[in-house]
Amino acid sequence: MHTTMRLHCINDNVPQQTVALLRAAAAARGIEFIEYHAPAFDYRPERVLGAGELLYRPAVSLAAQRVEQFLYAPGVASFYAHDAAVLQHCSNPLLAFQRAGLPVPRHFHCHSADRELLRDWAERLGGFPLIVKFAGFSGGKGVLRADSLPALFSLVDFALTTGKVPMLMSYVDEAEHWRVVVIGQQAAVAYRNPLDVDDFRSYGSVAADDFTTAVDADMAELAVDAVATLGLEFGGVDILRHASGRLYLLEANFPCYHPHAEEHGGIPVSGMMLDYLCDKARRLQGIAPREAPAPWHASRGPLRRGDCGQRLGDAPELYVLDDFVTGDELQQLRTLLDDAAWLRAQSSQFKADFTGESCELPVAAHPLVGALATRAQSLLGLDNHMGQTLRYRRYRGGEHHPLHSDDYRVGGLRLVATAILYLNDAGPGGETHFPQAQPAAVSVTPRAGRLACWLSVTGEGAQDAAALHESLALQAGEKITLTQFFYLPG
Ligand SMILES: O=C(O)CCC(=O)C(=O)O
Ligand SMILES: [Fe+2]
Repeated sequence: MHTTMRLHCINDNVPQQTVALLRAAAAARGIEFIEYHAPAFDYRPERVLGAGELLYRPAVSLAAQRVEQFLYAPGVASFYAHDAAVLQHCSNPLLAFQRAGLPVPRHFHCHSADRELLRDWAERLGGFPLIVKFAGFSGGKGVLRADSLPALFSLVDFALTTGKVPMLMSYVDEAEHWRVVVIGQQAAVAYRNPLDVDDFRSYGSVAADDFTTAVDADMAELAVDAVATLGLEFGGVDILRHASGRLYLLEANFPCYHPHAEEHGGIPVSGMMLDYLCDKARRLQGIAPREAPAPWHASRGPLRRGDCGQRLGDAPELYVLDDFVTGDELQQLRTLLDDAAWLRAQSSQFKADFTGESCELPVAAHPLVGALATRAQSLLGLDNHMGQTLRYRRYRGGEHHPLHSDDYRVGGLRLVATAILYLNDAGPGGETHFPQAQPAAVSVTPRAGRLACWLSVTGEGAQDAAALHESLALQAGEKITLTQFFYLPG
């Protein structure tokens, strides 16, 4: 009984990236993607889902919650830990955490501007500064800081007059701010959020080094417990680690903006979420767990058959194919990639150093980019479990890429193959050079429309030393490339 799995995704003004990443992860797994626009939902009774369907609501609106509650039925695989949880909404998560014995900062819901009460609470919360927090905002927008009684009095007066009830909270100084993304009973990724200059609030890190899948055990346990306390199996948990090592739980957000770790940390969170839901659907239906996927090297695709263009040498498995794109396509791609403003608008990860300027270009950025990605996947006969972007790179005179292997592991996936498309005739210099190729070193000259592809991992799963490569220094002009890195489970 292996029918196609379907992911039902409830949208209502969700950032486009969230849906794009879920859609791409579903496509990579052969899961059908069904999107609902919550405000226009028709509530026909026959829409209620059957057992084995996958359900996720990335939207936060009330309309979206209602649709989710309507669609849900026992046997549906969602991030709710049990059937009742989908109908429950906890209005005071901090209290729930506290009652569950989890460490939270001292706090108090402030319904009164009574001066004596506020003085008393300021003292109980450890004195100033204090955090004054308003629910319903994100990105630190609802979090204020009061440094004195006059500040607190005036702020609380204003808030209550405008119909907002703040929560007062102790201020944890000298703390690292962390976001931990929990999937199921695992902390899938954590990232440290630096403090903004001259601010007490942190912002989502964009430095790849700040992201880790090896989450500290105490923080992982706290994050998983927080999510479970709310009856959930997915969430973005905010935790402070005080200089003393002590942890404070601030929030567990569901849904949470998961593309952040995917875009900036390269962690395939969408795929991990879908794998979790698929496993859960099987469990709920009593179907045997997913078999471990066949190892990528058992693939019978063209790359494994030696059928991807002209083979260069014996090792690594390296091929070159000219005219991978038509002249028209080349022209279109050049127009897109020469438009610096367009490029910057597509990707938040713009880098510039001695390896040229580069960014992760979403395949959703333009139909032609998506078509190229799919075309390379069929040429190589490989799926890509992290195929949501192509890496754009532009070298200028003097720039190069030092010797390295592309073999790289992240979140249960391994980068096994690379396909690089050259978009112009570059040189002198700029060749992709494989100094340890057998029987002799190989250089691929960048030519407009040429694709070079290779495996970085041997059939036995070892890193292939012959696949070490570099981009030789470009002596003049530019070298423009779009590269797909193929990630497969393993
Ligand atoms: O630009 C090239 O020729 C090689 C680039 C490369 O190796 C990489 O981006 O991993
Ligand atoms: Fe590389």
